[in-house]
Parts: sequence; C-alpha cells; structure tokens
Amino acid sequence: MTSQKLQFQSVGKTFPRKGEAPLQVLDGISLDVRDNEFVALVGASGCGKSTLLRIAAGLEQASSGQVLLRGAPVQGPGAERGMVFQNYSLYPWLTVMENLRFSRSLKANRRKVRNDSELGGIVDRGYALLEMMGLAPYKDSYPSQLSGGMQQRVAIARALLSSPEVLLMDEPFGALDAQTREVMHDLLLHLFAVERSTVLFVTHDVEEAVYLADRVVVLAPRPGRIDSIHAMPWGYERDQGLKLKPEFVQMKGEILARIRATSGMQTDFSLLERMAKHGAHAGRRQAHD
Ligand SMILES: Nc1ncnc2c1ncn2[C@@H]1O[C@H](COP(=O)(O)OP(=O)(O)OP(=O)(O)O)[C@@H](O)[C@H]1O
Repeated sequence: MTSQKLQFQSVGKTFPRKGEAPLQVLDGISLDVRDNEFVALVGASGCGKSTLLRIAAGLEQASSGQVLLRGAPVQGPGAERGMVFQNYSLYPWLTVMENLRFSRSLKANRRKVRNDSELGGIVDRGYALLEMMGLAPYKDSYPSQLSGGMQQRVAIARALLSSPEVLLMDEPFGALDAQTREVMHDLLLHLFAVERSTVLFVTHDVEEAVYLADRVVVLAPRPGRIDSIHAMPWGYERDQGLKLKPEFVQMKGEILARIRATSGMQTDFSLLERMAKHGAHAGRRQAHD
C-alpha cells in the first residue's frame, strides 16, 4: 500500500499551434505528492503550473507520461479531486447554500448514486463547512452581496463538500487584497488540519507558498520542468510570526533566487549601474563641450 496520493510520472504536454511548431509546455515532470501533504508549485509566468494542475484535475490530457491517483491513472475529472480557481466561479443567480448544493447534486447525478440520505448528509456538511468558514449567516445571500474573500470561502467550501481526497488550487487568493489573503491562509491551514486533505497549490506568491506548504516545487520554464524541490523544516503549527523568523526569510530568498535564475531575469544590477554612470559621464562631457 503506497502512501503516495498523486504521482506525476514523466508528464509532458504539447499544445498544437496553427501555422507554427507545436508549443511544448511541460517536459518530463515526475513528482510524488504524499497522502496529507501540502505541495505548492511556483515558477516564472508561463512555465506551465496551471497546465500541470489541470492535467491532475483531468481537465487536460498529458501528451506523454501519466498522473496516478492512489495508483490508478487519471482519465478525467472526478469527485475525489476538488478544484478551486482564482475567479471564484460561483453561480451568481444562486444563494451561497444553493451554490454548494447545486454543484454537489450535479456530481451526484453524474455518478448516478443520488439518494435522500446521501443528499441529507451533504446538506449537513454544507452547513458545517459554512459555519467553519464564518459564512453561516450568509447562507441565503447571493455572491454579489459578498466580498471577494467571502466568495472565495464559498468556493473552497463547495470544493470541500464532497470530502475530496485531493484539493487542487490554482491561484485561489490571487485576486484578494493582502490582509484578506493572510486571513485566508490561516483559514486554509486550519481546514487542512481538520480535513486532512492533500493539497496541490499553484501560486505566484513565494511567501504564500512557503507559509502554507510542506514542500515547494520550483518549475523552470520553456518547457516547464522541475528545477528544485524545497522541503519546509517547520511543522504544521504555523502562525503569522513565522514570516519574521530568519529561517523563513532565508527559505523565501532561496526559492526566489531559483525562480530568478530559471527565468533568466537579470539579478546582477552592476551592468545597469555601469550604464547609468556611462550616461552621466556622457552627459557631463556634452555640457562641457
Ligand atoms: N489550451 C491551450 N492552448 C495553447 N496554449 C496553451 C493552452 N493552455 C496554456 N497554454 C500555454 O501554455 C503555457 C503555460 O501556461 P500555464 O497557464 O500553464 O502557465 P502558468 O505557469 O500557470 O502561467 P501563469 O503563472 O502566468 O499563470 C503558456 O505559454 C500558455 O500560453
């Protein structure tokens, strides 16, 4: 019996392009995500983070290699994988509670196992999740009546409703302001501890990745491949004070340095300084002449 929940085995992805050579987005990604592990994917823009997550969700097919969930190949979307996107994706014409129930009854219909006791249990769990998220008073509100942070909490509650084994999150807090993000981080850590789910989390924000994850995977771009994997030396018990600790700052710096190195971004600013000095000399010479 393996403790690996999600296994990426030499995953590659190529998108066809009209009149051009196909675009190779991912190449030979091999990664094991353990049961109850929280793994964050970071990397330069366009390195294929979302594509990798979508392959795990079964929304895209790998061009080569495969993804296994508990040892079985992923062949399409499934209720055992919950997905949360950046743009809350709630139905605006449904209330908070209806948003939860509607998506669940759709899934139940798809699996043809709908029955009253199952749906009754789901409604109870829906209430419990809304309670945990501080959203119980808003169960009859419409998404437009809620702040961005509250809408995203509804989307997370909806994804957790069917007790997914794996939660796939694509920049879930990308549209929120800094304070709301911090609140959401602690809420997510709390949920993670209670629900004991396995999380694969895509983000641009290295601090967010280091604060939340057990391991942070840096992808290098063109084509996307694994550059480095960083295990966090601290345990689950985290609070905002961790961000001030030297080991946290150092870890963040190491990961940022890898992203800069892999993206080919200029980190040696001496060239710019030399150019500025050269420009100043030239300017003085012109004024003198
Ligand atoms: N369906 C598609 N068809 C063609 N190209 C695609 C498709 N989906 C993604 N791509 C391309 O694949 C590359 C990787 O995209 P992806 O969104 O996975 O990267 P990312 O690392 O998540 O980017 P970002 O950090 O900017 O969100 C990009 O060049 C993108 O344009």
